[in-house]
Amino acid sequence: MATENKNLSEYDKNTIPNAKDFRFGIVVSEWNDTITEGLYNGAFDALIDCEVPAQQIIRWNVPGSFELIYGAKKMLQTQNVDAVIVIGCVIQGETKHFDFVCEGVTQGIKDLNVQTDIPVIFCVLTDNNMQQSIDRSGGVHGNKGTEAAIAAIKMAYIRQQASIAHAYNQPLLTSGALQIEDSPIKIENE
Ligand SMILES: Nc1c(NC[C@H](O)[C@H](O)[C@H](O)CO)[nH]c(=O)[nH]c1=O
Ligand SMILES: CC(=O)[C@@H](O)COP(=O)(O)O
Repeated sequence: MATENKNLSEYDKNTIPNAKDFRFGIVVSEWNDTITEGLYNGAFDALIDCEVPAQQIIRWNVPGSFELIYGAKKMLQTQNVDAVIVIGCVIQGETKHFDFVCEGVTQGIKDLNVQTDIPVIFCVLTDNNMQQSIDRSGGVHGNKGTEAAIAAIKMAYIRQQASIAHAYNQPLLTSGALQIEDSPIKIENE
């Protein structure tokens, strides 16, 4: 489904785990800052709406989207967070630089998710023009920052529950469904 067929800001709080105890890092690119500020506001407001205390949200700025990789890496290494959201806006220019920045950031953030234990959520717009970015940072298509915040909560929960299941030496729920309960994920036998 393309973004044009869904609103990025819509979420059902009944499907979102308790996030009160989670800590979130948000790394924000300063390139296209009118857009990235809108994305940050969407993410921050969604976390607050899901009852994450403001003091449990850490923000760092970096120059551009390519620096999101290093910024997220240092955030993971030095801060006690349960998930990191990286926020950027890359807009096609005259040259192929767009392709290299987008590919580099995508691969770098993927690598962090593979190499570390903390989920890193990819909130980087890769648009053909400014209007597309406006539309996805609080415009007609909603706010990708909101979507990223909800994803961050859900992934922090999965990490937490997987750790609990591992501690009990039990397999995770085979259904793959996300259990929205305060207690650990129900453990089913195969
Ligand atoms: N053109 C955009 C950039 N370019 C800058 C790079 O991200 C990077 O900061 C530079 O190459 C130095 O390493 N960054 C964006 O975030 N958005 C763009 O549209
Ligand atoms: C994504 C970019 O780096 C790009 O916006 C820079 O513009 P240009 O390709 O015209 O140098």
